[in-house]
Amino acid sequence: MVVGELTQERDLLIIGGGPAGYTAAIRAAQGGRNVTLIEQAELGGLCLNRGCIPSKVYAHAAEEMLRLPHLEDLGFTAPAVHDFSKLSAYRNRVVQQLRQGVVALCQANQIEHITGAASFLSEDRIGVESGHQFDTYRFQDVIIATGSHSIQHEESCRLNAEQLYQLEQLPESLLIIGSDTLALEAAACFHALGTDVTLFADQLPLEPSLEKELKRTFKKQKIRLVSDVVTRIEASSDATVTVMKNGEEVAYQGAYLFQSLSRIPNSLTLGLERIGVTLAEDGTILVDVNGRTNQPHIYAIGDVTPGPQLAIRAIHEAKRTAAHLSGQDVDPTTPYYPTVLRTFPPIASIGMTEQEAVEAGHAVQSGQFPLNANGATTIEGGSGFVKVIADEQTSLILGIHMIGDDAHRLVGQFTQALELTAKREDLLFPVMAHPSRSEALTESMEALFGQSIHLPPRQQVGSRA
Ligand SMILES: Cc1cc2nc3c(=O)[nH]c(=O)nc-3n(C[C@H](O)[C@H](O)[C@H](O)COP(=O)(O)OP(=O)(O)OC[C@H]3O[C@@H](n4cnc5c(N)ncnc54)[C@H](O)[C@@H]3O)c2cc1C
Ligand SMILES: NC(=O)c1ccc[n+]([C@@H]2O[C@H](COP(=O)([O-])OP(=O)(O)OC[C@H]3O[C@@H](n4cnc5c(N)ncnc54)[C@H](O)[C@@H]3O)[C@@H](O)[C@H]2O)c1
Repeated sequence: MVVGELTQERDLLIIGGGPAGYTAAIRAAQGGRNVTLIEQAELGGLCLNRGCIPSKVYAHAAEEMLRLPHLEDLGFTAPAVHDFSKLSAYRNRVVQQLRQGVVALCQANQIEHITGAASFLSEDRIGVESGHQFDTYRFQDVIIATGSHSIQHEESCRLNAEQLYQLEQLPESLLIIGSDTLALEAAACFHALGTDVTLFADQLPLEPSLEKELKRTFKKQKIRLVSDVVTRIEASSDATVTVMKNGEEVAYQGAYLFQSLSRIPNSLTLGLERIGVTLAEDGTILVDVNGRTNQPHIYAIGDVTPGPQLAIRAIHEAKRTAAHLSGQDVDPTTPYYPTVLRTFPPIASIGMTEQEAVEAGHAVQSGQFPLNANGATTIEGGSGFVKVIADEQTSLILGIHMIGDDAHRLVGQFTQALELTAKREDLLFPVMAHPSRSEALTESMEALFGQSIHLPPRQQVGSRA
């Protein structure tokens, strides 16, 4: 090991170049800080290289594939054969292009990029190990953005979430245990691409009418949904999951098994115990509303801190902490984080369910509009609904839930409505493009009063709880 002789002085150090780290680096550079970004692997982190982006390349391919029968309706002769190796190559090109973009943006913002694994030597000094080289840096401030990792199983048939989207061949069969976004997206996506999928999940953690509709969709698509309790997992050359059904053991076999387990924060190899940074029991780093730990000048953001392990949170926190460290005033409010699921059709859900609204003391009113009564959906195909939940007395919008094509595109509109504390009239008044699926939002609002235009009176789905 070659140890650098002098400790080098730096202004703001950021450890980890995922969506949290590189976003914070760029925003802090915009705010006038001299930024050094330390990444042990590749810029872009889990999200860009092995998570959000690869999984959405697959979701995009699956969505296009599911549209093939509709293309035939439109007179096209649809290609029938899918070459998975071309999809893998496309995934690699997308990831590489986006990663090069991050590298170029860091350069353009004069961010110093160091490759190596960082750990703390003292409250104001870190060491960075890169191959045989070990250099030390003293900092004014540091942001820890080291993310999280999944358990890696020894058996080659047991995959974690990252490995699932790196496969070079489409699995013939796949067993999935879990009911979170990862498990549901993987089940929908691999099934659409041609894998025989069995999903072991009981309750899906969604707004109840979305859960019901997704279960119905899975059934229609012939995704095997097993809700019996898993009693045994065996893995050798392939995987077997055994459940208890009516007092008897039933076994399911698959070429691969993906079990969506809790992710582990990357905090334990940083030497944080040496400098007294407080961790929660699960290893996440405890921070205040600005992302500051119990040590002054040491901040943490993204998956390595408590909260939903989502890139959208990592990005929000990165901007907030970078602004704080650039001397700007920061809004401490926690934003709405929408649930977005790239199932087929996709799901977008934000704010309260009816039950949560009742429990929070609201006089709840809900309205629902089916997409098969929406012109754009009749043209383009598909089904689903938009459901809106409001407070009858104050007319505040409390939640918006959609299953249907374009849900992941319309979710921005829903999020803005909730962030702007919209009232019923705010969503009833604006004119929507025609024909478009946005009109279904207006009609779900009208359904609150039994006034949807495109539904006969007996089908108006509005209720009070
Ligand atoms: C399959 C999958 C799909 C997903 N899809 C979505 C999605 O659609 N939408 C969404 O919002 N979220 C999604 N996520 C979650 C998202 O990927 C994470 O929430 C996000 O990557 C967290 O960002 P981060 O910057 O905190 O951490 P990471 O992206 O994990 O980045 C941390 C970086 O720090 C580096 N690092 C760690 N330790 C050190 C060290 N000691 N020294 C130097 N560098 C270090 C790592 O190499 C890594 O590059 C998905 C996750 C998976 C697995
Ligand atoms: N579209 C999206 O937003 C999107 C897409 C894909 C993935 N993700 C990511 O999915 C991940 C999961 O999120 P989460 O908050 O639901 O995670 P979580 O840690 O709460 O749960 C993950 C899953 O593991 C299961 N589980 C947890 N502990 C277990 C145990 N000991 N034994 C067996 N099963 C266990 C849970 O039932 C659940 O199905 C996050 O990293 C998230 O960012 C998000």
